[in-house]
Amino acid sequence: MTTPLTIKICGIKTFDILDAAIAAGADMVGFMHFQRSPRHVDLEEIGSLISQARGRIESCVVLVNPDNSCVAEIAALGPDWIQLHGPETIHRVETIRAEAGVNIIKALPIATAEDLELVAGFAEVADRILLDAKPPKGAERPGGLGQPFDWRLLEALDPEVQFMLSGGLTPDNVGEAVAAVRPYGLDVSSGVETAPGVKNAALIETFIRKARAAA
Ligand SMILES: O=C(O)c1ccccc1N[C@@H]1O[C@H](COP(=O)(O)O)[C@@H](O)[C@H]1O
Repeated sequence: MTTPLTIKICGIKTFDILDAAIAAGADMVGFMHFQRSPRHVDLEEIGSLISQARGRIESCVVLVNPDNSCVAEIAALGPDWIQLHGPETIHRVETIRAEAGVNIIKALPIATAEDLELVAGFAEVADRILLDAKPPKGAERPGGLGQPFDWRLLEALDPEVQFMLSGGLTPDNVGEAVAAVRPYGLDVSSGVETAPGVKNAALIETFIRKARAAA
């Protein structure tokens, strides 16, 4: 029996889109808390979105190299997951996980085969690994750039590692991605938007339908 694909729709800012992601069959929703993101939502809004999601779908707050007070403020809102999408070290991931008492997704930027060498160490301390495209030097943010990476690199990955795939996934390429990579899960943000930060319910529905059809 194959494991069902876990699909996360990330960068949600409104109740309408949260409801649309649930109706379309998503497994997780992500809320960005990073000022330089066009998907940034403040603490109060994140609290409301988490409350709206609770009991209906798993929620995840995406942070970039957060300090201890930020982690504590987010953990107090009760998300199911915190996603660390910055240059956090293995030790820092371990510390945040222990202090927040929340499941951790650690995102790792991938551009070359050497980048995959980091996966095993982080897989020991994080609850889930997410592999994303490495941003170009000087990028204004470390993710949410709609940029894919060479999925063939993942052929060298230990098959025991359960990972989520992200980076430039869209309704047009998600079927090919699932067939080629066979990931545990998928994470998408830009690919289901009509403009940076503007999610679209129809694109979310098409993305999930095509991903599930290929799984
Ligand atoms: O979405 C953002 O603005 C963002 C900012 C900072 C860190 C991560 C961010 N998003 C994450 O990036 C990946 C890939 O996104 P995309 O589908 O290529 O747009 C995804 O995990 C988002 O959660």
